Amino acid sequence: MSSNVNPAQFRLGKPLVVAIDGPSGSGKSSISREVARRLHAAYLDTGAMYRAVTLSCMEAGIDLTDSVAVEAAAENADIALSLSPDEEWVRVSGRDVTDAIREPVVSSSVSAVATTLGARAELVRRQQQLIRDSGLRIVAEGRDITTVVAPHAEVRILLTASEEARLRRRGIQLGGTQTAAALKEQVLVRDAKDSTVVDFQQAADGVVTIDSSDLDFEETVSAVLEVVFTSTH
Ligand SMILES: Nc1ncnc2c1ncn2[C@@H]1O[C@H](COP(=O)(O)OP(=O)(O)O)[C@@H](O)[C@H]1O
Ligand SMILES: Nc1ccn([C@H]2C[C@H](O)[C@@H](COP(=O)(O)OP(=O)(O)O)O2)c(=O)n1
Repeated sequence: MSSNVNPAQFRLGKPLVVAIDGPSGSGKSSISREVARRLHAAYLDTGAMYRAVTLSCMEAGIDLTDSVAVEAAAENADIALSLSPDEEWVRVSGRDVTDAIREPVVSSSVSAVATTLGARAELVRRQQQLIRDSGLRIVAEGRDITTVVAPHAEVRILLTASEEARLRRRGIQLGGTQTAAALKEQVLVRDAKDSTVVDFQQAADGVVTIDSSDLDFEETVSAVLEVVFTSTH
């Protein structure tokens, strides 16, 4: 798929919140980051915030099944993250955890935080504040951005891909280090757990679905920009 959309067509100054949800490995982070670059917008990776809380809990020896303790940890966590699509960093209490939050051990545990409703409420509040602080020119991605965090966003997209494509992409991304069983655990099993608290498998009313199974990276970026264009003109 090619695109005639020129990002210059999206005027600066007008609010442009682009909300993108989808399952693991669908391309949310990488596609959203590139779309943000092209739109000269900020970029918010909300999954990084769930991961940062998870790492904090694990390091503090907090039992991830103790919802009261996990909620308190989310409320107390000192998380800072880059909102620039050109810089990737996440800090907890001033310490760089950019790589640590992507470790498989965090991926395997993060659903415990994501399914703690009190922790979600706290992170949703912070995400809404970050979106306001961006001056409402931002691409925000996660699982509940189109429905809970930014239901009134100018553009709302569900980015999907087949299980096979998502497993293949995650496997390549992790450098072929994971067994098929470990990949399934980190992608499909995690999605099943996360789906118990938020629906990111079906598009809510008004949300446009883009299936990237048969699209390459550039084609997917173009498809998102097309939706941004048609949703705002
Ligand atoms: N359309 C695509 N075709 C091929 N690879 C893709 C596509 N979209 C994303 N990728 C790659 O798949 C991997 C997973 O993407 P990522 O953005 O981390 O997904 P998510 O944030 O949804 O888990 C990354 O290495 C990314 O570069
Ligand atoms: N808005 C969000 C973002 C992420 N989550 C949860 C779901 C995921 O298991 C974790 C990590 O999210 P992340 O987007 O980094 O996950 P991926 O590995 O990219 O699929 O956080 C969520 O519940 N709500």
